[in-house]
Amino acid sequence: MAKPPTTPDAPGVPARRAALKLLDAVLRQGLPLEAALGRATQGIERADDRALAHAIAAEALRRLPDLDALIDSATPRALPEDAKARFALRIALVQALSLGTPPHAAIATVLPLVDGGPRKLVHGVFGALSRRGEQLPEIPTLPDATALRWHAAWGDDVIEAAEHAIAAPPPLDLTLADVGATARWADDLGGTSLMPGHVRLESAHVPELPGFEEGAWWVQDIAAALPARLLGKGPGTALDLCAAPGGKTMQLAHAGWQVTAIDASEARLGRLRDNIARTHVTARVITGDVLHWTPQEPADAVLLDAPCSATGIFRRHPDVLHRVRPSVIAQMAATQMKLLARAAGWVKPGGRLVYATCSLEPSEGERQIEDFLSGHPDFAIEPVRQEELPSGMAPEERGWVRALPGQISPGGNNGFFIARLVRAA
Ligand SMILES: C[S@@+](CC[C@H](N)C(=O)[O-])C[C@H]1O[C@@H](n2cnc3c(N)ncnc32)[C@H](O)[C@@H]1O
Repeated sequence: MAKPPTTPDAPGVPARRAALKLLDAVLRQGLPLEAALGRATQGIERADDRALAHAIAAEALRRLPDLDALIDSATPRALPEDAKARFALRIALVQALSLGTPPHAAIATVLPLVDGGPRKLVHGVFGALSRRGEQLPEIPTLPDATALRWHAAWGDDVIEAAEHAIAAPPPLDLTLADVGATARWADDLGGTSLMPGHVRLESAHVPELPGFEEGAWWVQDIAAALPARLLGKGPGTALDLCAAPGGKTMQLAHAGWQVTAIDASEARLGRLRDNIARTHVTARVITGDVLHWTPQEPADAVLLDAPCSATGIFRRHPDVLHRVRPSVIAQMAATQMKLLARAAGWVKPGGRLVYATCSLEPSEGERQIEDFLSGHPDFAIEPVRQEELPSGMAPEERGWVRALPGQISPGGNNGFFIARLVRAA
């Protein structure tokens, strides 16, 4: 039987349809938002429509608990978590209440996504909330499960700081190729420097900034810039494990190390190659799985920026607030343990090993290093010194660094864990 002809979507609807697919990918399938983008926006020709779908989904994820509270306040019976009507309402409401879309456009472009009874419900709930003049709270609320987990690990202040951190777009941190030129670049870019080799801007269109084309700097959160700095300066050999897209490879090479960069993802290594070419440094680049690859000889310095739950980068990737569950964290921690054991075997006697994760989960940071040390008596912590950190951060008593939301003010920082170890000579 021939398929009935489908009516083409009205203008504006494809972007909302893609936003719905993105929310579904993150919330029901547990995929990272960025990973779902290609598929969800397939067939959308205009780049601004693809960008709109991304912006709607990201903002809905940032505001999800508050959007759901509004929806629940206007429905006689709670809608199931995965009901299409709830997804459609989240998309309509976040546009009207947070993205500045006129309410009539926000609802008109969402109604075609639902049929029948649910369509009436979406229309009715959106209308009721609009008549009540409802607003979203100024400071977003974290999802319960994440708040409970972080509360147990870090306490109330960190929850408050994390909620404030998602209330405003994060600033743009740059790492400079030439640490000695920090004052000049801060001036030329109109930014503020919070440590040598760093400039912070409120926001900007990166390729248009002075210094981008010539490779004078690259974008890197201030906390993410610490692991490579803690290995100090070359000369010597450095292994950058899990290196792509190369933020730390560039730092190490600019600090005088002879770098071998390895990563399992060929696509991400393409970006690493572009990055090192733009910033005029060289590195040996290897596509490989650190769980199976072995270097020909040990190195003076080894950096393991391990794959992790990435919960520390929730400001730019709000999907982690929802899709990272305890099972995901446990799986990442098990991989990190194996990677760390292999990395340790490649450190020369007397050499340094830095372990880092952009995670706010102790099992991917503190617990990992405690376990490692108990099984590797030839390694010890080389405590990080206060003067190696930007103001606002301090080394922990055990000598490692635990970057928590809001330590650097204003503008904040990503969550990170960094430990520097030294192998007995
Ligand atoms: C946190 S990111 C690295 C960021 C990078 N160090 C930087 O500063 O730009 C983690 C990387 O680990 C890579 N990866 C994950 N599992 C791996 C494995 N078993 N072997 C090698 N690379 C792996 C991923 O492809 C990803 O690029």
